[in-house]
Amino acid sequence: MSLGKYSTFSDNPSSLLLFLSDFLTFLILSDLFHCFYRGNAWLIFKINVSLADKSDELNMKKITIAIDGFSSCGKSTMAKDLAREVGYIYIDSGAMYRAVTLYSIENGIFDGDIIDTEKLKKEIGNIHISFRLNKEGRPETYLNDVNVEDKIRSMSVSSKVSPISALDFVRKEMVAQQQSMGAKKGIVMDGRDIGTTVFPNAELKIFVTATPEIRARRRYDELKAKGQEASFDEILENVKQRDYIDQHRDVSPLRKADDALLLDNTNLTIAQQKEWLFDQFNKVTN
Ligand SMILES: Nc1ncnc2c1ncn2[C@@H]1O[C@H](COP(=O)(O)OP(=O)(O)O)[C@@H](O)[C@H]1O
Ligand SMILES: Nc1ccn([C@@H]2O[C@H](COP(=O)(O)OP(=O)(O)O)[C@@H](O)[C@H]2O)c(=O)n1
Repeated sequence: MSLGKYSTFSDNPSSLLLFLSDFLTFLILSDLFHCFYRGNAWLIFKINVSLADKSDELNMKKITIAIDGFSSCGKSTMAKDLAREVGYIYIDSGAMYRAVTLYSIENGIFDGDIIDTEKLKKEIGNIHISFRLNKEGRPETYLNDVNVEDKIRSMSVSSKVSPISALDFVRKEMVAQQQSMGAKKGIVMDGRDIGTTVFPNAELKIFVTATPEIRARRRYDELKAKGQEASFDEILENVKQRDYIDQHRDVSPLRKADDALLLDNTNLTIAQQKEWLFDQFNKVTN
């Protein structure tokens, strides 16, 4: 049988490799087409996987990076910067818990502050969260194919996300998805339990903190810059309340992993903390 440029595999073993590499390219292209066509993309994931392949070509050792810490201290800012520059996948695990919370608010799972856990348990399988890159190349969160990036950052979601995140079945579902996203390493994930539960074997673990007042100020400035209504006192109260619930819940409470490096960035600029993180990355990978 003639296989054209592949000849026969037994005649020429390298033709088998050629065939397999062409087949893989076909699978990747058809997968990307499928993503666009279905509007159901894990696009950021896919694009970063190919970037991560670039680091393979450069013979860099691919690691897992876990960045945990208190609310609003700059975890995602530093995680995104690092991921972009080293060609790693970036996943904002908090966005996933926020998306579940938004779903719960919009689907009658809350009665005031009371959560209908039985209803949420039944519906958790209907909650599909994905990330796609926007025109500027920044990842945005999609809930069941709808862009919810702005909605999930609102105070109404912030005020309900910690009780939702304390539910064991919600965490089980999110952690399973996060672990599968990081199965090939080459990932930076930020959150509350990444170094302790999601990736306990991560090669680089960072735990970030800053004073509550500085964190609230940063969040306040961010919301104001976006033109959103914000009250400094309300944000400060929310930051403190979430820290408390996140640290005291039964399942995977927020705590520094024993092998995590502590970064207090109260008095650091964004540029300084970025430089510090790059130094840590270089120490582990070189
Ligand atoms: N060192 C810093 N100094 C001042 N502002 C910062 C610093 N790090 C982050 N920020 C700003 O603080 C806000 C919260 O940062 P973000 O990365 O979203 O925090 P987290 O992911 O920990 O919630 C953002 O507006 C970000 O630009
Ligand atoms: N890995 C994670 C990430 C977030 N969360 C929860 O989700 C909330 C929102 O996370 P976030 O990272 O968006 O919060 P900010 O630090 O950005 O304010 C947190 O307050 C936690 O209750 C969690 O429980 N586990």
